[in-house]
Amino acid sequence: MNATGTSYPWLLLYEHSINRYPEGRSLAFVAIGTLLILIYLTRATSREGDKGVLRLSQIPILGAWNFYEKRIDYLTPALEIPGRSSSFNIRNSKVVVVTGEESRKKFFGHKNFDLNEGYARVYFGQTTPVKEMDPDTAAGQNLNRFSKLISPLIRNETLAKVSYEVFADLDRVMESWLVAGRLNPSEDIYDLVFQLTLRATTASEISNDPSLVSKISRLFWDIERGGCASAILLPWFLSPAGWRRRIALVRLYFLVKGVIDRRIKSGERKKDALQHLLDDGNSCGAIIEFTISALFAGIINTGLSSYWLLIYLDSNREWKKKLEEEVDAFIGRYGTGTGSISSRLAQIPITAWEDELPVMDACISETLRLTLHAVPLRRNMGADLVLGGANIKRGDFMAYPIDDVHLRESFYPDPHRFDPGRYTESQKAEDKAHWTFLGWGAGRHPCPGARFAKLEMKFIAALFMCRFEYRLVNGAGKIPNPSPTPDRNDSQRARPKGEAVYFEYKRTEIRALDTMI
Ligand code: HEM
Repeated sequence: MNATGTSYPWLLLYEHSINRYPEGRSLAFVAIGTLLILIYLTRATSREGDKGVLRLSQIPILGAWNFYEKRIDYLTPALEIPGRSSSFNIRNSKVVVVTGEESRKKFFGHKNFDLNEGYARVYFGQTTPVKEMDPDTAAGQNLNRFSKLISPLIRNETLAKVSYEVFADLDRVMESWLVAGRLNPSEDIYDLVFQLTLRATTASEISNDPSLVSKISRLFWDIERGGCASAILLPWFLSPAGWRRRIALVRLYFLVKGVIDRRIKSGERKKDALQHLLDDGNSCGAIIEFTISALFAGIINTGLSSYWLLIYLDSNREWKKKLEEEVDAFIGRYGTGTGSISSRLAQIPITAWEDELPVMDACISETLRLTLHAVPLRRNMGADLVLGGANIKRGDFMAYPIDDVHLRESFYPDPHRFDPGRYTESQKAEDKAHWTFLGWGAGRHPCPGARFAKLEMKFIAALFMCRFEYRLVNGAGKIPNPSPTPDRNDSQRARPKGEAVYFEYKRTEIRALDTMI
């Protein structure tokens, strides 16, 4: 409420403009009239037939501003009653938030629910007109496009080859750090992931060139920051972030295209992801789409879970010790050659990394459970249906907040506690209901990058723990109390809530080398 008695900003604006520019009176009337009609239409379309469905707060016309700015908090009321649906609008599109086991099974398993259409609308503001939607050509075709392209990159022999380069990348960056000092995990560990993701999914012309890597990193963050409320909800010309996002997308597209075109033109063959994609007969357009999708689907989740894994470990020293023992024994079994610790780790077979690190696996699952903040999205491409009491018409959108399972006390007792012991056979939440662990997706859309992302996290954790002793400190150099927790509303990095934390580290290869001798 303001001094003139109104809490509506457009009325204030109207009063102000009429006082200053009386000749604009009729224009202002038209503008306000249009605004009121739009408000009426937004409310009318969103409420129709939804009895017992919670309406989440939103700004008239624009819709759910806080879905973009504070997503986890915004969706919290939707989780109060499992099985009840809620809804909100993104401009004129209706989004139904579903919860509970029955809706979860449909959300992840229904053949007419399209993932790409969901994300394109909600995060990029694009949408296909309902009359042009075809469940077979959309939901069906989109299903396996990325998985098909990534398949040559996640074969054992490709991963084995790329692991040498990945460890060399890790070594080079870690070598550039001082012998002892302070790291900011949400920056420094995150940057490692950026390099590794480019190494594994693009061309060596990119991943070998630090200036190109940092150029792509700048474009990537411009595009990511352009996912804010103003860019999606305001008309295109009103948001500078939206503009920057569009420009960055075009520049990224042409940068990647230039690299591919030059490779094709030169006829040169290289041992990298681009070569695999070309040898598989993919078109330049498909490879560009794949490369950009891999960056956006891969970097944020892998980046933040890689650094949170290390934070959780030092905040839970008994697990850090267990993991150190597991990694030492692992290196003792496989990495006994000569050379640096990273070259020995690189020689270890991929299958051993995947099958013989159960403590690491449990720590990764627990880190994902506590940090994952993405909200899976879908669009109903088929007939109208009802989920959790909400009418979901053809063309409507759906969201499923993963906290509905990951932070439910009934599946994960004391849900905010880091406890990798939960994944032992006797305590598995998976036995209590369908799809209670969604760290790597489920149903028709499991994460096709999971294999690579898990290896990346393991490589970083193992090498970091072998090369450095580290402890978590706050800005004053003290152990943070309470232990840090991620701000999951921070959609890009999930930085610690409240005070910043650092790793105080010193270089050491002694622990790992001792075990091997
Ligand atoms: C720690 C890292 C990662 C986590 C936690 C993660 C998690 C997930 C989850 C939960 C989904 C399902 C989303 C949904 O149902 O809407 C998903 C899908 C997907 N992920 Fe990942 N992911 C990670 C890394 C990666 C990487 C590195 C890539 C690519 C190189 C990737 C590519 C994808 C793609 C393309 C999809 C969509 C699949 C489809 O359309 O069916 N992810 N991921």
